[in-house]
Amino acid sequence: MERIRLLVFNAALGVLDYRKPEGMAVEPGSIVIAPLGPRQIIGIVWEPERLSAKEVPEAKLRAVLEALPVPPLPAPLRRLIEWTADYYCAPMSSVARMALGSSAALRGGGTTTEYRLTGQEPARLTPQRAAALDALQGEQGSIRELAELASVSEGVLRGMVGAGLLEPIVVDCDRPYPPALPDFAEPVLNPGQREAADTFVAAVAAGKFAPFLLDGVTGSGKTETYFEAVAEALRQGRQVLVLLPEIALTENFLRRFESRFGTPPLLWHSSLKASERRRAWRAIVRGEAQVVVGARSALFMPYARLGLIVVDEAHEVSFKQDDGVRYNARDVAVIRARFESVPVILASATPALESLQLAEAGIYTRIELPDRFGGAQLPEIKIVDLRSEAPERGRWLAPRLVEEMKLRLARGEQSLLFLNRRGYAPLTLCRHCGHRFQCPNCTAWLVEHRFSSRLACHHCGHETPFPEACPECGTGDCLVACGPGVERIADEVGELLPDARVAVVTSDTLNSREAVGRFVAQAEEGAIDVIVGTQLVTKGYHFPQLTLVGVVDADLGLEGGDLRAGERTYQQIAQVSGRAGRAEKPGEVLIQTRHPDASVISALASGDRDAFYAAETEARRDAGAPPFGRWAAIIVSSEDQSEAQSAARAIGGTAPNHPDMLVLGPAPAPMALLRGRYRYRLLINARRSAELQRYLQEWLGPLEFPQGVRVAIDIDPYSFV
Ligand SMILES: Nc1ncnc2c1ncn2[C@@H]1O[C@H](COP(=O)(O)OP(=O)(O)OP(=O)(O)O)[C@@H](O)[C@H]1O
Ligand SMILES: [Zn+2]
Repeated sequence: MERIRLLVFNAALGVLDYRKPEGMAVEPGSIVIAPLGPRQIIGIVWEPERLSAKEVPEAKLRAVLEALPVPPLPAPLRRLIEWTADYYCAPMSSVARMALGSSAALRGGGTTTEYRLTGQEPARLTPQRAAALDALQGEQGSIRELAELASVSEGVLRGMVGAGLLEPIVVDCDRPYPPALPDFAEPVLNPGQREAADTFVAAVAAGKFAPFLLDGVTGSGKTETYFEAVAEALRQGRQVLVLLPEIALTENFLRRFESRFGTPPLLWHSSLKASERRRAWRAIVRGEAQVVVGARSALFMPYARLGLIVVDEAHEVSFKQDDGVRYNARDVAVIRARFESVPVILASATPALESLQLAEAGIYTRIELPDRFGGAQLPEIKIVDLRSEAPERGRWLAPRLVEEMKLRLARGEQSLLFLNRRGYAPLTLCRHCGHRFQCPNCTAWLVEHRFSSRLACHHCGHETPFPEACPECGTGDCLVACGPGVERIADEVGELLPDARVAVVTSDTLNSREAVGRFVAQAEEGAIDVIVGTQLVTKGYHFPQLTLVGVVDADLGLEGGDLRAGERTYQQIAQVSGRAGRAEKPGEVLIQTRHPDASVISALASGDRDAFYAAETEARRDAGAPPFGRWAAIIVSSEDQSEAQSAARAIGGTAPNHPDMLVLGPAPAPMALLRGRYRYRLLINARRSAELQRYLQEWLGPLEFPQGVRVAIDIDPYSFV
């Protein structure tokens, strides 16, 4: 009899032993169905020596029911799952779940029925059928997926099938994707790009672990350059994973990829339709998906033949996941490359200090592209001191910035105003009684959204219609907006430059791939004069007519002052500045600030990146902060404030003494209430060499808490709220 050990997807059950039935072929990594009481559960066969479980006597073992018809999860991925769980103090089952992605895919290939419009257009239609006909142009999917797309009931669609408006087609779940062709449209690289590309190509050909930091100024052609490494992987028949920080950037990427390789890459993201997920996952696990692009969730997919990993805009903080398994996809990507023995390229114009430090230490190979492609110059950066050049009363744009915008408008060029605040105003108050609108679930003000005339919380999604009167004192017409958001800046532009065509670009307006596509097309064909946007427009875009960037409030990111505030501000402003003057026409950047002497601002103005990073590095070294020391946060939360507080105190009270650890707190978190939960935080500062995870496990492992209390560990935290 053979005993097999399963990792199952329930943190409380964790690891269970079963019996392998006679004749069933399983090996480590195989995905199987096993009985649990009256239920059936999915498990992954694991090497028993790597995973401890409660020893169950042989006689009591139940037999596994079935091995699912998918290839076993490869060993490097299993090692990655173990590593991630250990490093981030997360349950292995939660990490492993990220590798599965689609439950339908586990059931094997075969065929399925999808539906599409037949093209018939009867003269008379019910309004619902007419709406469905509109919404489903060019779409194909199951009845359920189409019903969701068209916002009609499945009954309506079944009726349409009966009426011959929709037709069924049988599709093969595993139909192949069109091949990406490495030689489809090879670019002519300039000498610097060529040299970088050759290094990457050689590394892909060598098939060994090799981490690179591709450190190139904005517009230097980093994408073009790492595409050569992608091409080499394709030639070798290996798979490539490209991680992008957010889905809004992918539209641009897809188009460029298609013009280089003749077909779009495979896109993996959380809102794929179930049928697409299934097809994609199966193509990935069978080694057929050549290039997969995605945000964090693509990282744990079971690639069968990985040959290269690219992390683009690698400095982006959105690579850090802040719920569930709190991992940093940039860091885990490097670890995955190591387990897979493949090169990994971290590309950025403003690398994270941690990455620069690793390059400095010789652990990453640094590849520099110091010049913009095609002779374009980096923009000139000027400072607008808001203390001496104040905007008019009630306005936010200084006269000099407005003049420059008028000049661009007259010349048919584009301006981009950057303010990292969605909505119209971050705070609304009653002029009569002073009432402020606060989120009932969070320590946060409600943000006015004038387009949708609502007040919204940006943390929990709570929304109310904008009230006519103050709910506190009942006075009508007395609510005032305090401070600007992008919508308010757009209004101001409308008043100052009435002829300008203005586009507001935030996650509210660019909320689908279609919306992104429309925006990019309009911006490229010159149908937009002024773009007002949040961090969403700071990176990736290449608009040749864009020659002016205005940073509305450079001081905003420095408020709150967590340790990375300076670095983040530098990165954001350098990135958004990088959108200006990318083609023949030179660019100019105006930074509005009240602190022109702050080291970030002066470094930006003088273009002295090295000096800025050097000063930041020293500050981090002094503070024992990453990468010189390590941090971990413990976040204790409950819907009951006193319960959260006493649990946090209990944790604080049992902190073991350790010469390499400094425990701060517990203290109420800056977001003391978030999504209806009261929150307390402890921060641990550890020496680099210290065994932080073991310390945390020994400390927290034995503690028990009431049901309603959640204790989350955040290793290498980015968020301090
Ligand atoms: N060798 C080349 N041949 C033709 N076009 C190129 C080449 N290198 C770069 N370009 C073009 O120059 C522009 C900038 O390149 P790219 O977007 O790759 O730069 P980047 O370094 O990724 O910039 P950013 O960091 O600002 O996003 C793009 O339009 C790109 O197509
Ligand atoms: Zn809220």
